[in-house]
Amino acid sequence: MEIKTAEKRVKELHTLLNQYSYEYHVKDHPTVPDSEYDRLLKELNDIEAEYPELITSDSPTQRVGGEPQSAFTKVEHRTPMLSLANAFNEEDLRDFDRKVRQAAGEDYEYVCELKIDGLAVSLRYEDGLFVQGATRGDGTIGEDITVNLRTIRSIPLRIKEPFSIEVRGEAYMPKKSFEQLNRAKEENGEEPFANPRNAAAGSLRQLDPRIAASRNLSIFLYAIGDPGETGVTAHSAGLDLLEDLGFKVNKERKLCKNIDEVLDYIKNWTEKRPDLPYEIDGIVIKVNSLAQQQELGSTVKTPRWSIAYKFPAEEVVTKLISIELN
Ligand SMILES: NC(=O)c1c(N)nc(OC2CCCC2)nc1O[C@@H]1CCC[C@@H]1O
Repeated sequence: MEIKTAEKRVKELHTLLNQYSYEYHVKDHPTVPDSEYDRLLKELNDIEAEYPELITSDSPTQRVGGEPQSAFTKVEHRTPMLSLANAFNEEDLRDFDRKVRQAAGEDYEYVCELKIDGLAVSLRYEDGLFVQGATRGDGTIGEDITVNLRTIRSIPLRIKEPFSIEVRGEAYMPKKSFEQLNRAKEENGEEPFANPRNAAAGSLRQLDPRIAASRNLSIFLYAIGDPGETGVTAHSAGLDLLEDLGFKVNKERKLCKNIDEVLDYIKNWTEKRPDLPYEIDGIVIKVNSLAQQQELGSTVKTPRWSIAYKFPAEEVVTKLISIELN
């Protein structure tokens, strides 16, 4: 095949493979069998082997990096990655709502989101290309885990618009993958992970990206780091923009007109939580208007315009091991 034909075919294969990967990993709605994806990926690998100069960083063949690095470098977040204050009951939530009303007046609404129990990460894109990903760390300084985040198939290596944007989300391990991983660990006599959050964090802190690639991780994006530059004025529009750009955004989010609708949402998901294919440890409630978020501001660590309702810790039935005292 001569170079001009190869260049054209590489572009076609990128488009096809990225579309099929998006349908499978982001929309959970594949339109072609895995065998078709694998066939096209092999064709791309073969062309790239013949013409290495045609390999680009966003090629579907470039998900799993080369040799492990010796350590992760540090990354300073351009805007701090805040954590969340907690609410444990209706009274806490009504307190939060009262404070919001004091600052925002009567005309405000909330967005409710499932609180994914994973590892908070930041993804940076330059001109549409994924260039760097980092853990939240202490909120100001995180670890550069780009090579491991590139292995997560639901993270696009190039987004649908050539935006330079920083986005944030929760990387997580689906319940089924967690159970599968722990079965394998137990069969190998290894220590199993205590929960999917630890398994996701442990996988993303591996220095060898081939291990992260084997852990079937996923991600839900839930914030734009620098929304001002996108022109959106409401959090809900920010989430829709993330979806339009090709990111995986949790579909259970809901606009709530008032705190009573928030309480209904919480009641609903307290019941439906066990049926979810991923762990959640609560519900995140956010004032929708970005202008009102600005008015409310943040403390050093947490926003005043958002709160996390935490589910009661499941009463762990601790089998008391009776120690035979002889
Ligand atoms: N875990 C989540 O699903 C989640 C979410 N859906 N939305 C937010 O919005 C926060 C981020 C900064 C201000 C509001 N945070 C989340 O998790 C946070 C990240 C860091 C601590 C919490 O786990």
